[in-house]
Amino acid sequence: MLELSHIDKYYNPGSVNEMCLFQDFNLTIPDSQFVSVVGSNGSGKTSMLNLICGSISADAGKVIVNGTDITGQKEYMRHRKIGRVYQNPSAGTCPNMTVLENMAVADLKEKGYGLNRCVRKSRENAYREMLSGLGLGLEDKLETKVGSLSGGQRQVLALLMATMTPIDFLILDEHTAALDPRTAEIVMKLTDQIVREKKMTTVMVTHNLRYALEYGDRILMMHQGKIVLDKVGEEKNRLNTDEIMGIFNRISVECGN
Ligand SMILES: Nc1ncnc2c1ncn2[C@@H]1O[C@H](COP(=O)(O)OP(=O)(O)OP(=O)(O)O)[C@@H](O)[C@H]1O
Repeated sequence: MLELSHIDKYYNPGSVNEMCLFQDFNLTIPDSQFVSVVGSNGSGKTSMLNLICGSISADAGKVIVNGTDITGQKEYMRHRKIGRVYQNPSAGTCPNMTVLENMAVADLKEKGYGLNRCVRKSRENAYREMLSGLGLGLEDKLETKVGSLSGGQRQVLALLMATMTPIDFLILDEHTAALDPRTAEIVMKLTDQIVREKKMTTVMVTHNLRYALEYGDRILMMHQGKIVLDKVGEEKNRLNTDEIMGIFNRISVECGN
């Protein structure tokens, strides 16, 4: 279970540009729940993901994972138990390394080995098998530099790398936003398959309302650092994209932006 408890977050504190994004922000995500997060630009979605991953720190409050307070834990330590896929397919993989090398590093990220110790012949077949299940021909590209793959292939690889070791959470930060519609659909279906198979606790930020409703067990809408809509299970299933859009517009008008 993931808990964000009584979080305050200020940007540029003490300066003329000081901005309080979160004040007493609370969120609890039970194990194996797939949470979709939607909301206006600047509502705090990425900041919330950054707080979970330790990329930024809170000014008050706690981040608790399975009862353990990890608020003070550094990002690189949290990274071992959190898989994150970014909007930019270039992030999350290393372009100058081969598919094999990238997978080997991801495979052993918990151990923190250097590259030479990571690449083990004995694991090559396992990697090939994982890749062949994707149906994108990546299994024949183990020796190809990742920088020469298409955006879609690279994003699929990033997803696989983020989820190939046991993790506490999967964090998806608009991970289909930079892909063409067909490729986005492939990546989203694959995401769903991996999340369901491995029963992963997942937080997905997306501007695609259909994906948010179709794939999430729960939908959150954020606005100006607050959760303004939180629906789960049957209540979520009763919503459709037009209704979400209506709520979105109403809140924007009420809040004056
Ligand atoms: N490093 C930073 N320094 C100062 N302000 C920041 C910083 N990061 C984010 N902000 C501000 O915090 C607010 C929330 O930003 P955030 O990126 O979390 O929103 P978002 O909901 O992810 O937006 P988008 O949908 O556009 O990606 C914005 O007003 C943004 O300008």
